[in-house]
Amino acid sequence: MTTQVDRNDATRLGHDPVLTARALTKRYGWRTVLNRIDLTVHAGECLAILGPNGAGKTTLLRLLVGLVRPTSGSIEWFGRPAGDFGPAVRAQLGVVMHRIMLDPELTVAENLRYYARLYGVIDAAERIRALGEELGLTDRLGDRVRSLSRGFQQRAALARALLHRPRVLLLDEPDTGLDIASRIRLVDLVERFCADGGTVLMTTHAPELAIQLAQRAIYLERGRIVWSARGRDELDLHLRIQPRLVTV
Ligand SMILES: Nc1ncnc2c1ncn2[C@@H]1O[C@H](COP(=O)(O)OP(=O)(O)OP(=O)(O)O)[C@@H](O)[C@H]1O
Repeated sequence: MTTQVDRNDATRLGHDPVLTARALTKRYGWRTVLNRIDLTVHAGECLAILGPNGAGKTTLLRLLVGLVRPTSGSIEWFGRPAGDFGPAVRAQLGVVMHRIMLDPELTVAENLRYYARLYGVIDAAERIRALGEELGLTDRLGDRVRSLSRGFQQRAALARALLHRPRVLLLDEPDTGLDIASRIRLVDLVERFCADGGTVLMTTHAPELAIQLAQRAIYLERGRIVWSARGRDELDLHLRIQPRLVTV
């Protein structure tokens, strides 16, 4: 089991930031959805992005993966401007958003094979088998995505995100629809991913998931970071004095 001391050990984290966002701002018409967000994330770190409905959490992830352009501000991945989010950047990012980004008419395996080709995964068959096992999907690989329950669709989305061995996982409410066993699997998977030097940015409405997984959390409200906490004790304290989050 990973101890809290391990997870808070800053020396374990890489020195060069994996992600640097500066003054990141997004407006839709007159509405400022994200307001000058500054964020630096290092290798091996799991960052939880918390906040009430409509705070801007999903928008932040969408900007960071290049699905939406910022109104102003900059994003650097691996020390380089993300620019137009070309293949070199995208190859390093594994993304799970609300939309599962799988073809509902294809089977899980067909979807994964398609993405494997897209990302040039050489050992696709073995990789799909291993991920199926890791995510408890083996018996569902031959099922059409549209026939799967929400929880299994979420597992398939996680498999797709991990397929090309990205260095960073960006997960928008990854626990959505997962049963207790799958949540435990998710925690285990994220812990191992970070222990291997991977970086995770994860939005969640589940305080216990943030406390369990994240070395650091930021709390967004109306597009601004209103607090951030490092380590389980600090996060726990913030969540206790922030009853709004716990009741969301
Ligand atoms: N394409 C868009 N056009 C206009 N407004 C948008 C668009 N996308 C998001 N917004 C607005 O931006 C705000 C932040 O939305 P976002 O989905 O980022 O919040 P969130 O913190 O992820 O919320 P939730 O916890 O409910 O998922 C909301 O007020 C939303 O209506």
